[in-house]
Amino acid sequence: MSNFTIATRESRLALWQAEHVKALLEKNGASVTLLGMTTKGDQILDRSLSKVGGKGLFVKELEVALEEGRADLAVHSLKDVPMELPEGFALACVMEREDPRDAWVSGTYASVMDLPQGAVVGTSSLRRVALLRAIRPDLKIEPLRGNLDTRLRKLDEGLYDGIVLAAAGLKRLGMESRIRAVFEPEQMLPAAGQGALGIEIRAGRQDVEAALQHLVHQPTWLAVSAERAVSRMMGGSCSMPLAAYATISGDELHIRAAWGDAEGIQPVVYARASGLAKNAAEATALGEQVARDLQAAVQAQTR
Ligand SMILES: NCc1[nH]cc(CCC(=O)O)c1CC(=O)O
Repeated sequence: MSNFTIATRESRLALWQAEHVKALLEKNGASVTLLGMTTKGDQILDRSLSKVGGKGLFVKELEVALEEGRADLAVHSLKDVPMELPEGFALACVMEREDPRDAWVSGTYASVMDLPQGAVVGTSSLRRVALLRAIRPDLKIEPLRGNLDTRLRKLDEGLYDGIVLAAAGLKRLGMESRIRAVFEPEQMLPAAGQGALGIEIRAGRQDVEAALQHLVHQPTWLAVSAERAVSRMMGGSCSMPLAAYATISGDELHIRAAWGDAEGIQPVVYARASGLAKNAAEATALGEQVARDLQAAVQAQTR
């Protein structure tokens, strides 16, 4: 029988995700232990992560545990996983996506459109800032960091009129009732990988890879391959004003991407593509095509 250790962050969401994978592996006969740890991204709470500038702030410590053999796999929110993994690591599994959309959370206001002029909205994501500015240029957008519970507490303390969070995290933690409205992709295009879980292993651990095969969700894998290709070409960090969202219907992949200006000076630019995507290479090519169109649109703007 196989024995696996999962390296995980210790936020409630990370632990839920690790427990979820543990339960699925155990259902298949494996025996699984969790190894909890704190990452740099969890420690730095006073600054916006886009200013800290490092890639993979939430995954580095977990990779060290994999490298040292203290753990066999790491479960990540795919959104937080850098586009290029360090040498010797592999993304072995992408699981079925939860709700990819962003959620509006507020005690008072049923939607962003109901906010009074100049209301205060909390988010530290450059993507959310840029897309919010596009629909409500009058809002005062204030930084908001920390894990889900911290962010909700800050909202409840009255520091904001409302905040924007990934619907997936709230749903996983049973806090769906906190969602006052979801943003449809037309209104706020999701981040690359949002709502999907990715499992990282040491490259070459075929035993672990084999055990993860029944957790792989191929349509999600194709969609996020395209999204992550956009992100990689646009600079590859999760702290860019970039949105990329793909859906699969049959053999067809549809992808949309957006690039914003967090200062709110330039309008948001959009690009999209559709085509056959029967494998990750074809999905990646569609993502790259969208990224080139997006880059051209951004260039045209700055001329
Ligand atoms: N950057 C933090 C992060 N990483 C993944 C999620 C939510 C869950 C997911 O997208 O799978 C969140 C919180 C948020 O954006 O509100």
